[in-house]
Amino acid sequence: MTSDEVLAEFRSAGALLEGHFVLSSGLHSAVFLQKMAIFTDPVRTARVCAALAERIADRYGAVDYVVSPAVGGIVPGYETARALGARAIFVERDPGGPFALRRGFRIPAGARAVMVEDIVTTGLSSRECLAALATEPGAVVGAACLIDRSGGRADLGLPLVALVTLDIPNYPPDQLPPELAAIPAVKPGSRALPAA
Ligand SMILES: O=P(O)(O)OC[C@H]1O[C@H](OP(=O)(O)OP(=O)(O)O)[C@H](O)[C@@H]1O
Ligand SMILES: O=C(O)c1cc(=O)[nH]c(=O)[nH]1
Ligand SMILES: [Mg+2]
Repeated sequence: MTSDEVLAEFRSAGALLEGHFVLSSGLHSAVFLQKMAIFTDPVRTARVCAALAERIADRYGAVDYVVSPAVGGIVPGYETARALGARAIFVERDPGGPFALRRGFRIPAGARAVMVEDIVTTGLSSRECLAALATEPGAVVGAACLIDRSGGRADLGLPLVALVTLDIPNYPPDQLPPELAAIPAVKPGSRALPAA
């Protein structure tokens, strides 16, 4: 699947939103990729995740586990794992706390795992997910995401494979361009941020 074909999936699902958004990192943006508009359609999700699985297999070889950060990573992690013939597990947090593997999830010794994110903006959530896996006996060999909106600049400390790389501007809250400052902001994600 080419970048244009993946973006066409996002567009036709209504997942490319314009407005004023507060992102997980606390940065603001005029663009939001509402991945849930993709993930509510299992057929579309399977198409996109099969393409991601192909990239993962090409880059990292055989994979036993896909690990994803909740909430947004759970559905693409599961579907990508299915395409790879791997197990799907996820990290989650108590509100405001760090990510952790719960529910008996483990990466056993000898297993090869890949972290699958939905969207990478600053890479913060991916790094927090990887930190939660650092003491697992198995190896996390790389990372992957559907869309890297950092222009390829997010540093996860591991290789990152993206189906699409975009370079979308983000702004600290005190440096908003006037056209953004004029619109009330919404925060779609699940990370708890301090009240503005
Ligand atoms: O690269 P980053 O700057 O961390 O931004 C990307 C993260 O933001 C979103 O998650 P969010 O915390 O908004 O919650 P969600 O997964 O519940 O949507 C998205 O799912 C990524 O995990
Ligand atoms: O950075 C984020 O929080 C983020 C950006 C985006 O486009 N989509 C998303 O789900 N999260
Ligand atoms: Mg997320």
